[in-house]
Amino acid sequence: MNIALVAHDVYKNLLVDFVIAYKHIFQKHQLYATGTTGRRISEAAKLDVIRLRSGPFGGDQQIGAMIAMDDIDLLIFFRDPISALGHEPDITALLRLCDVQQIPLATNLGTAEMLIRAMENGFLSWREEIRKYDSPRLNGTENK
Ligand SMILES: O=C(CO)COP(=O)(O)O
Repeated sequence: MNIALVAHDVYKNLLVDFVIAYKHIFQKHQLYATGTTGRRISEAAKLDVIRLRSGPFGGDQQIGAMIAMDDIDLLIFFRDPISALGHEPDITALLRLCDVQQIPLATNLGTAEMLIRAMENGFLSWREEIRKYDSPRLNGTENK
């Protein structure tokens, strides 16, 4: 599975600790992250992470583009629910695309924990099944 990880500054330590706690699961999957989040995770958890741009510089949009192409199976996004951020439109767009594409999305620790445990138990394997049928790019019907 392709898992995208994003955290705003107030929650970066929380996400790093979460990834370390569930490293035995995360290490079996391909991880993507926005720039700073990805650096923090790869340094602390010693996991390979494909790093995109930092959020304010387009990283959220890059993950959104991957979601639009059905290339992400799960997004964990510990966003800051208190502070106003300059790239709020990008954040809103990313969350919206998860709903467009029916991508499991966790924006807090409780949900993230449930999703990761569910994934480990095979509950998200339907994602791999529907990809065979639903992804226009992967099944070659993109322009039909
Ligand atoms: O701002 C972000 C998401 O909106 C996260 O970006 P960084 O991981 O680069 O801090």
